[in-house]
Amino acid sequence: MDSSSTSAHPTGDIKKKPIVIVTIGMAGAGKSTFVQRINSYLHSQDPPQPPYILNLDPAVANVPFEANIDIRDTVDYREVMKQYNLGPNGGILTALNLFTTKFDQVLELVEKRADTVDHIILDTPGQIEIFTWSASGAIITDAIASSFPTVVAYIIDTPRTSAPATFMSNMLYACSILYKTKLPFILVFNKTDVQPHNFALEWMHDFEAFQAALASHSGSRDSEGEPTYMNSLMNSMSLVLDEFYKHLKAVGVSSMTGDGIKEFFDAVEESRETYEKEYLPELEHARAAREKSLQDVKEDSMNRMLKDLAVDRSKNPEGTLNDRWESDEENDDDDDDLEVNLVDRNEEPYPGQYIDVMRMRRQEDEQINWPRPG
Ligand SMILES: Nc1nc2c(ncn2[C@@H]2O[C@H](COP(=O)(O)OP(=O)(O)OP(=O)(O)O)[C@@H](O)[C@H]2O)c(=O)[nH]1
Repeated sequence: MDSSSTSAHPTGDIKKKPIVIVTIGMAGAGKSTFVQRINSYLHSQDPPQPPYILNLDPAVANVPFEANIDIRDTVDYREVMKQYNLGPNGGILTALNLFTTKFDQVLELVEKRADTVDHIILDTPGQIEIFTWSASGAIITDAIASSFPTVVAYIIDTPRTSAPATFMSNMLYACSILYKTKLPFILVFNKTDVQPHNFALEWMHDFEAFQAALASHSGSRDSEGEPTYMNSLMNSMSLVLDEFYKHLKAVGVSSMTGDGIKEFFDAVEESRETYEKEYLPELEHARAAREKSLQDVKEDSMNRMLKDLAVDRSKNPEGTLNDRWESDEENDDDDDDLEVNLVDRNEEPYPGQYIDVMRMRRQEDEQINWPRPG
């Protein structure tokens, strides 16, 4: 798959590939409202830039936007619950797994539209862990990110994240997703109409301000006035996060009022560059490493097989005299069109007969033409 960020347009122009925005966030953070807001923002551009939207939440009752591909058209998670005798979360996870088995077809549909759209948006299941900690979530993210520039938009419920401990847990969660996907990452502080996100930016940029907020928070000292182990843990964690913040962009938005959406799209465009400079080389490096390890396994198997053959031969030196292929000159006729086909045993005169080709030895009177190595 070609993952470079541009493609030749039928008109001969070079068109930027559409960028994929994967929205992830805790239940109730406002993912669906956010997707609807960015959808309406793109529609309101001049000229309009309608995005291509995929809804991957099988359990959502109503989506405020019309998805181009909706998991609910493919799998009915309630039916899955009944058939597999599962609870709601198991049902959602299994529905996502089933959908993932068809994701190559989804990708084909998306690729067909790549010339006509600039943005592809994925809305993920409400239960964050179903997407972020499942094999299917990883497969979907990897598949899409190896075809298109991709960015993760991590939606945060700002008013619910204003306590230092909750803020830190949320950031650690975001950190774990960044670690897993390695994709360009935008922290989207949502609901800024209820609470502005300045406190979060301050904590991210000023490590001491965050430690001060932690210290002033109740529960940070025990009865003797000493810092609790939790407080020490959080102080150490905040040092770890300091490094993590360097790899992130953060924007504040209100999906209700539309505030900050333009800044969000600026961050998306900047992420395209990060994808090309950091993610793509990493992806290509991983591909090359996979191919190399496959090649190593092949070579290793071949070496082991040759060693086995050498042992067999040393045990039976007389047999070795017969243990060679006929020379090319002798067998020119049947050599060129030699094909190794799978055999339907029912058509053989002696069905069930087993031939160990690794140990076979031709007998003088044998009429069988053994396949020769190609
Ligand atoms: N005030 C305010 N409320 C918001 C904003 N964005 C979302 N909400 C509200 O937050 C609640 C949750 O929003 P959803 O969009 O359903 O959140 P979600 O993350 O998709 O939730 P799940 O369906 O659980 O995944 C709703 O009541 C929204 O109206 C915002 O920017 N400001």
